[in-house]
Amino acid sequence: MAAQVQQETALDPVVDSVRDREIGVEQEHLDRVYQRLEEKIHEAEFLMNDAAQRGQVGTPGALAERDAQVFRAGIHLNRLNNEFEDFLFGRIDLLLGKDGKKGPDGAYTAVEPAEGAVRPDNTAEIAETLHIGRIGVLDAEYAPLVIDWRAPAAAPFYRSTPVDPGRVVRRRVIRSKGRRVLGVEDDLMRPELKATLAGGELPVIGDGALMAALGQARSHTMRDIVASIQAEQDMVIRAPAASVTYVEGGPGTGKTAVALHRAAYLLYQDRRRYAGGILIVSPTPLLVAYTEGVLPSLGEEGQVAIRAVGSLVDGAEATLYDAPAVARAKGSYRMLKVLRKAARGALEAPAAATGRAAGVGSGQLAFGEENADGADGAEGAENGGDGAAGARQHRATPSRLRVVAFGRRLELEARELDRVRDTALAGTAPVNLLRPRGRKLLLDALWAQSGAGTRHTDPELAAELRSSFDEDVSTEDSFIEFFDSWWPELTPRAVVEAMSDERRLGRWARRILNPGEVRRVARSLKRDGLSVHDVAMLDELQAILGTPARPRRKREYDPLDQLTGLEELMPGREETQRERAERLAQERTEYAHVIVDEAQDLTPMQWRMIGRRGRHATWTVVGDPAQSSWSDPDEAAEARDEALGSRPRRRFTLTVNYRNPAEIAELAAKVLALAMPGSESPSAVRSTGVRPRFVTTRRAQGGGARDALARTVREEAARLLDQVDGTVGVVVAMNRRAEAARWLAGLGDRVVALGSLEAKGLEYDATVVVSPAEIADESPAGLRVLYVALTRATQQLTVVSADRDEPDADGVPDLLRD
Ligand SMILES: Nc1ncnc2c1ncn2[C@@H]1O[C@H](COP(=O)(O)OP(=O)(O)OP(=O)(O)O)[C@@H](O)[C@H]1O
Repeated sequence: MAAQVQQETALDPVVDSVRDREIGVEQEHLDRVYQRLEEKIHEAEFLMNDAAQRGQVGTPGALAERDAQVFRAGIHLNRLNNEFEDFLFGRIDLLLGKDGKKGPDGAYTAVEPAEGAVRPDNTAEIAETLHIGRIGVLDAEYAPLVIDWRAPAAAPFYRSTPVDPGRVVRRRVIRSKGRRVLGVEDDLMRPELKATLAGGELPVIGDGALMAALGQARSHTMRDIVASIQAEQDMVIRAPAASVTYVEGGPGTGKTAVALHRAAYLLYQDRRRYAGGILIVSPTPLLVAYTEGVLPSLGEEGQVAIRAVGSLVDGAEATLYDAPAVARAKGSYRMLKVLRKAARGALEAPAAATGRAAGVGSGQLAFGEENADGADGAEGAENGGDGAAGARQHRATPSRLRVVAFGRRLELEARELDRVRDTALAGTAPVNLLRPRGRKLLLDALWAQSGAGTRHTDPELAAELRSSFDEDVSTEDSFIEFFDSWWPELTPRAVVEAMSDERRLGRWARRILNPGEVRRVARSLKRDGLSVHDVAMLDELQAILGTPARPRRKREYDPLDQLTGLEELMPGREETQRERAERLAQERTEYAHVIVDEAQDLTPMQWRMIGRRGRHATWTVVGDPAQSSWSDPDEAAEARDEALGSRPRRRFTLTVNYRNPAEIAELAAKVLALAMPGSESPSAVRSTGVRPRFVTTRRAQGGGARDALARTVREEAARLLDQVDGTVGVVVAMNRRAEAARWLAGLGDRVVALGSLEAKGLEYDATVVVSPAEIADESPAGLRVLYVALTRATQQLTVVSADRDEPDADGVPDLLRD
């Protein structure tokens, strides 16, 4: 053990003074950084003022160089103005490297120490000190004051371990707020070494930053983890993006955090390549809201779109939940076949060609509450009223075409019309793109009936006659009207609306869906509003129907486009920038890189939808099969492989659970053993000594089971609110969501009620899981959903049992007993 290691202990004045001195050292460095940044700001301001004259001076090369300079200075200015709490967060002290080569950031590139860097008596001199921060800053001599966390030189900060330390002797995490350094935490990578820095001892402060980060109270938004990324996570974040990076790991292993940091890393590493945008697909709007602050805190916005899977289609927003049986039918490959038939069949009796109005607003999923009475929920959320559904009108398809051409009355009857349409629709081409063919075949049939084709033997005259016939007929009002209602340009919504007619859906889904499924799906499509599964169906239909070419929308002229990065410099333009990013994101239908979070939950239809957005992209796919709420993982895996194509895969597994204390992880492992026998739980990195609490409902005299449950859950939530500083999540079966929110009324905004499927990806300081049996019985994937529910807490977990849970004398429900 190094003689100079001074471990921090409470109330030790010597240690305190060493710590104060070290904080002072880092404060000095941070002051230098800010001073340098201020110089850069002045430079940037000067360049901005000078911008007006820029068009007239210099060669194109000089202009580009100056724009780049403005861009860099602008980024610094922007970030500085944002006052990151921990702009500077790390430091590594390194041994001399194998060679003396420096990288573009001014740091030495060697990973391994030079021979002789460690002397035979186990002493060594620190040869290089690097500070790590959210952006890189060079001093006036181009020496690195701060290395960007994504730069290669910063990798040892994350990768170095005592087993494989490379050149790193000491790794320090610096905690600061605004311009003030508040604390430092050190880890020694070579504890056996007596290292000196500028002739003095190398002090070591604290017990490491990771534990400090994990112990912090949670809020309703996720924090970035730049200061404490672990080696196995860093491997994923920095993995080359040439193909598909596939990451698996149990709950709490940092998959979401890693996915977000990877997006920032990829942009840093090759901004030009990812100008095509990075799409992050998240399972729920709640998880989007929870995570969307992370990228701005890493300095990345604009080029990354985080979208819930129900918000991927322009103009559609999922606000409803489908009952499991309906979801199973809508999400599976079987639905693809039904949609193909429906898209063609809808022409037989088209609904109003424009379809019905867009789904209800934005915001969070409003799950069907009609099931709150505990029914099996097979029908899902239905709009029982006849309001909008009743108001919908189906336009009848005309069954006869009458025109007058060349002075003759021509007429096509229903049977002939059907034949013409069937011929036109033969094959698999997009239905809307076949309209011109349908029109042409109609004219052919009328021409044949007119007998005019036999009048001329001269081909040129015959052709002329035919073209004037076509002209005559197709400009006739009766023909135009007929054609528009006989073969309207279909919208996805019009087809979905046609599918809400059980009889017609039954025809299109014959031998694909069973009659019960047909009835439920048709009824679910009558609702006002969309589910995540409906959104994937709309997207599929868009592809099946095709979009006829239209005149292109003219893109508005934006003078800022001329000046790379100048918008970053413009004070007060933040809003406009975001709007612009939003607009560009909306116009974008394909991305350069697609990151899928919670990939295990995607249905085959959703994989197809996401696949269309990344046909030429590289991918990062992050998930945990043990948490899948989709009933047929094999079918989903097939769809995933189809979306990812033949691109080579690189697989990573994350093995450490940073969220749950061991006491909670141990309990969750029991459900994992039932849900996926044989799979391994990630190992929890810490333990709190607080075991999960088991409570059974107590019926008051005269009160029913429901009141008892409400009272017990409320009491437990209030108890946990007292015990933790941050948030409390109450997880219930989906059909109890609305009543659970009522149980918690008045307890404040630190506590929230969640349906089991909504809990996906989220975390709370403490959770109350209500009736494991109800959650497990909800769907065929219920045990996996329960596993998700049990793994949301960072500190404390209470399990409340109802009668159905068959709790033992200690209140432990049947499902959670050994
Ligand atoms: N290296 C780290 N340093 C600090 N905190 C970390 C680190 N890695 C993960 N965490 C924290 O652990 C928690 C779990 O991370 P995250 O939500 O990314 O896990 P996950 O694998 O996506 O979990 P789940 O599968 O349950 O959704 C988060 O609070 C995250 O900030």
